Amino acid sequence: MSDEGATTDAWTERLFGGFRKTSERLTENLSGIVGKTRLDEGQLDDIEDALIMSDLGPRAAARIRDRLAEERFERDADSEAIMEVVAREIADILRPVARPLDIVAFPRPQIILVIGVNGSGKTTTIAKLAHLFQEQDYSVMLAAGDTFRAAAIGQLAIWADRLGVPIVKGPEGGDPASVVFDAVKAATQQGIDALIVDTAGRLQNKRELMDELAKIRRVLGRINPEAPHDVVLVLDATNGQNALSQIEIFKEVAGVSGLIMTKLDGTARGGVLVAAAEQYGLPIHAIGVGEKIDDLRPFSPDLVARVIAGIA
Ligand SMILES: Nc1nc2c(ncn2[C@@H]2O[C@H](COP(=O)(O)OP(=O)(O)OP(=O)(O)O)[C@@H](O)[C@H]2O)c(=O)[nH]1
Repeated sequence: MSDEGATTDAWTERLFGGFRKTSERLTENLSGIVGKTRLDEGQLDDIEDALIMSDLGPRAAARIRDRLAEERFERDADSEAIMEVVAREIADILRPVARPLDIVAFPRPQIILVIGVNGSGKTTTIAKLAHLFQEQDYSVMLAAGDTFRAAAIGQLAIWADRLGVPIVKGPEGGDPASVVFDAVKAATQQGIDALIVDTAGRLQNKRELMDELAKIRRVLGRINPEAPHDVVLVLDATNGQNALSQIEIFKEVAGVSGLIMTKLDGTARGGVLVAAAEQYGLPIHAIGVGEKIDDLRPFSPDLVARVIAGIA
């Protein structure tokens, strides 16, 4: 999975469109800072503040500050020259975590639990992931493990229908672990490559959610000790710093093996992607920059860094 190939231009355009508000905010926050060949302490402080105000988080901001402090600019340090350095450091932060979700499980299926609060874009992200796998010629099955709400089951079923992939679901209020058990059995019988499991996202009742996810894990573990192969947390970038606290909570409740960040379009808070990368170091499998089915993809850290910094 990569963002290269025939769709690169369209995707790059969407990335730039999606991150526009973020890069504008960053540029705005950094405007007016013009230094000599070396930035002084006051200017470095201002830049650090600007980066924090742009949601990059204190750790990434400090790291970028350090890099800028070491930098000897050839000419005076205008915002463009500063942004080049910012982009380089952001790329260094994103590079170790930008990791596509590869289908490698043997025996199949690879079982991917998708977790996250309601409204984070979980259901559509599952559909987009399924689409991404289909593009790579993998067979996909969905499991409607969020049995708490009939609407969640219905919505997932509509996506399954549109994508032409099988779905296993149970009754509203049914036992999610039993849905997952049935799904694994069906996926194994049908030789499915990737089984994507939707789960409930009720953070209001942490205990219940924890028990529910633990039970799903237990059932899966009995069928295949390696399962679930992935526990992917879906985060809504528009939640800014709240998205980061969700990582803390879900790490504790469910164990998280990787992240997908959605709704990076139309928000000025895209810097939170960098904050998440620096603070947690969890793989970031893909990013979402729109509502269309192919608006979710793995990303090139260098390109996204330049997009965030607003450098064409
Ligand atoms: N702009 C934008 N909208 C998105 C993105 N991803 C999802 N959405 C939209 O966000 C809304 C919520 O998405 P859902 O997939 O229904 O979210 P959910 O977490 O499953 O929420 P529940 O179904 O309520 O549990 C939908 O209108 C999606 O189209 C994205 O990357 N960008």
